[in-house]
Amino acid sequence: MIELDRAGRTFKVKRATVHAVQDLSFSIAPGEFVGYLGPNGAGKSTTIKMLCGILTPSSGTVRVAGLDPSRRRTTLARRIGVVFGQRTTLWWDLPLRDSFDLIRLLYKVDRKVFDARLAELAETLDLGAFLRTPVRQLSLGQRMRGDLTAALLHDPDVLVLDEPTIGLDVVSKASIRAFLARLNAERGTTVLLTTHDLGDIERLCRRVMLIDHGRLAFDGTLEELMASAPGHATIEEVVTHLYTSER
Ligand SMILES: Nc1ncnc2c1ncn2[C@@H]1O[C@H](COP(=O)(O)OP(=O)(O)OP(=O)(O)O)[C@@H](O)[C@H]1O
Repeated sequence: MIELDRAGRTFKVKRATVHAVQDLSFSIAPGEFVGYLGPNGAGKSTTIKMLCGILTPSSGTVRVAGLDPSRRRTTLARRIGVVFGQRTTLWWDLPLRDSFDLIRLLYKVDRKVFDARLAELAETLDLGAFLRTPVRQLSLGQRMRGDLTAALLHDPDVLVLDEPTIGLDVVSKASIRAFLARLNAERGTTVLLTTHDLGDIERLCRRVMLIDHGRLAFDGTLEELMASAPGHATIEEVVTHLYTSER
């Protein structure tokens, strides 16, 4: 479902070249739920932007659902859903429900399919009380549930999440995690999750990839991750060890 082969992305900053992602190869099969970890500036967002076609790789290849994201961005948009926790894709001044209607038009989702999908998402994510509220008046947790709905209205095969639980309280976090676990188990949606919240990783991801300085530093199961740093008992300790020893 997701294939990277020696993908790289550089940025020119003044006269220097920043290697945000280097020689990155991995593949994610349909139905996998993969955590994508890395310290600040490691290259996670750059990877995600290449996956959705916002950035073109400087080298190597990227394929999502068999498509080259930067060349087939419009076609890919029907197969992928993306949530940037720090930025909303909703229309700030419009009621949530109107944002969804616009998304239906943009993605050309059939009205009946849309109505059924929205009813299902509104129930599971408990949107009923604020569907008519302008996005700017929503709390962070409500807005995040709205953003998740927006990313899933067209029923994508792949969901890419960039810090979807940032700033949420424990109850909101738990409900978003339960929702994502169900989405993956019941619909078979492939999920790539970037987060600095290791609780998200522990509760949701069977597989974990860790990127540092733009390169893949670990790729394995959660159990293998935990076993990779003997003497470190918690996921926080293991990840701290990996972040600091890779430097
Ligand atoms: N548009 C850009 N122009 C120049 N440099 C950039 C640009 N985007 C990212 N970078 C650089 O590329 C590197 C990787 O950044 P990226 O945003 O992918 O990291 P990240 O792992 O998502 O970090 P964080 O956890 O802090 O969000 C950093 O050194 C960053 O400064």
